[in-house]
Amino acid sequence: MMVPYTPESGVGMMVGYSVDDGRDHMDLDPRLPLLQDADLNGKVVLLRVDHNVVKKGKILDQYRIDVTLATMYNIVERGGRPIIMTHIGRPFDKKAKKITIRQDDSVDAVVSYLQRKLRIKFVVPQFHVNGDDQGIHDIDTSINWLIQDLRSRKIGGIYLPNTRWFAGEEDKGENLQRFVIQLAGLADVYVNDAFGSWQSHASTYHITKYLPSYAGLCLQDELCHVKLVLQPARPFVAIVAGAKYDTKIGPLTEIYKKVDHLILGGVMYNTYLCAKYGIKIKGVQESDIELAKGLVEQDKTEKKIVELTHLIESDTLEGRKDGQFRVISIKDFAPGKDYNYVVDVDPTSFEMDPCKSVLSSAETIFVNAVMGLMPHFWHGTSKMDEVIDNNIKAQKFFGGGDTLQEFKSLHPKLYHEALHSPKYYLFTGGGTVLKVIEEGDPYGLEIVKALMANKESQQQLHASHNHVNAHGRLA
Ligand SMILES: Nc1ncnc2c1ncn2[C@@H]1O[C@H](COP(=O)(O)OP(=O)(O)O)[C@@H](O)[C@H]1O
Ligand SMILES: O=C(OP(=O)(O)O)[C@H](O)COP(=O)(O)O
Repeated sequence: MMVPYTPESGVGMMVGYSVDDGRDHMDLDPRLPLLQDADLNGKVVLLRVDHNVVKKGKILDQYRIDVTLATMYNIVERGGRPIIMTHIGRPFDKKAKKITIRQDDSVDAVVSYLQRKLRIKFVVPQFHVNGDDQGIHDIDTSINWLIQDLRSRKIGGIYLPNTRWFAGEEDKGENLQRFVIQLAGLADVYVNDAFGSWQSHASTYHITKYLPSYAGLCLQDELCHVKLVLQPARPFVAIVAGAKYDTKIGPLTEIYKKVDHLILGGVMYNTYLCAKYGIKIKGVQESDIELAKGLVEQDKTEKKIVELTHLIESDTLEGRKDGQFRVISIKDFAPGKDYNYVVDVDPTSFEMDPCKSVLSSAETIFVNAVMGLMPHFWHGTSKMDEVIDNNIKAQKFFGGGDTLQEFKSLHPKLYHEALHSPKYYLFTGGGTVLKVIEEGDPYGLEIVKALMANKESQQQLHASHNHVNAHGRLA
């Protein structure tokens, strides 16, 4: 018999019912300025997303784009006129201070995909590029025509070129000011849906000082789930591997304190091994080894780092060439020994203790890890995914552009199951989750703090308007 809904009974309604698919639903977060609360009708909305899944002009994992579709629909349906932007890759070389503009890093593939998905026409404006390597200096006024067309609905949206092609995006001085003010001049409202883009750049952070700003639905959802990583059931194991050593080594010291076990792979592990065993591995920089020494020191007493015992050494980075790669064991490491490139973890490392027992007894596993140089050295990553999945009771969090993309291409069936399984959650950003674990606070990310500060200043503005109005009426 169906029990009628009353506030007291709290049971299902006559016509509606609540759906519980076993996943945690997203609670609205009152600390954030929510997209749902923004007045969008007729407004130009500058939307920052993280569509960083294009390699050589091809989309490798549509999921990273699809998770932002709800925000895009929401904006369009509520009468907003979207100007979308994302970064692709790392075209800015911090040391040389040069921006390399390559067609491979253009947003074109994303734009074609979005046009098909959203059924709206996007235009990508073109801007003048300064010199060979200084990027785009200005959003010139030719864009005003496009914005006119956007406001009058002649076009459905504008998608800006790769945000990191702009000289101001990662700058700290005049170029930054110039870019951010020009960006703000395009729109009425800013929405950040780029949870994966945690670095404080013009389009993710500084822009919030100039426009009423809101958190998109993907950002809200990921922020909600990242709180679970901060209250892990124990034992808690983090696996961190891949290539972005510069931004990921920093958080590791704090992460180390919060986990029960840490497994390293990729460039990170190579650097750690050099620091610990006094060996040399081709491609590992001396300055990076210095940074890893802190971690080695930290682990001397607590011994949380679980070492993967067998690795793949290759004479070349060109691929898996017969006779040019071999399995090496960390047992044979001795100070002063030289190795060629270490490009993968041998799968046996995951099948042997201590790694096997640590992964099979974990209650929470966070994975931001591509274990080998892709596309040829995938064997270690593939085995890692399998061993993790075998632990059916653990809560499994995967995060990172490349991590998800490789998970999908190595185990397509499992990946699709994981998207819907309450035992998995897939974060778009791996570095972001590392940063949150480092901070120990989901609201500690600079990009989130900027949104909250914007909400506060909007509220203050409203309060002072109401005050003036009230006095006006009284007078
Ligand atoms: N041993 C290694 N040597 C060189 N590159 C590696 C090695 N292991 C992994 N990689 C590379 O790391 C990249 C992924 O790293 P990263 O961008 O940090 O991951 P994510 O996007 O998941 O955070 C992959 O392109 C892979 O080819
Ligand atoms: O792919 C991304 O990060 P991830 O590799 O940590 O998942 C994001 O797009 C952030 O890229 P960035 O670390 O170059 O700022």
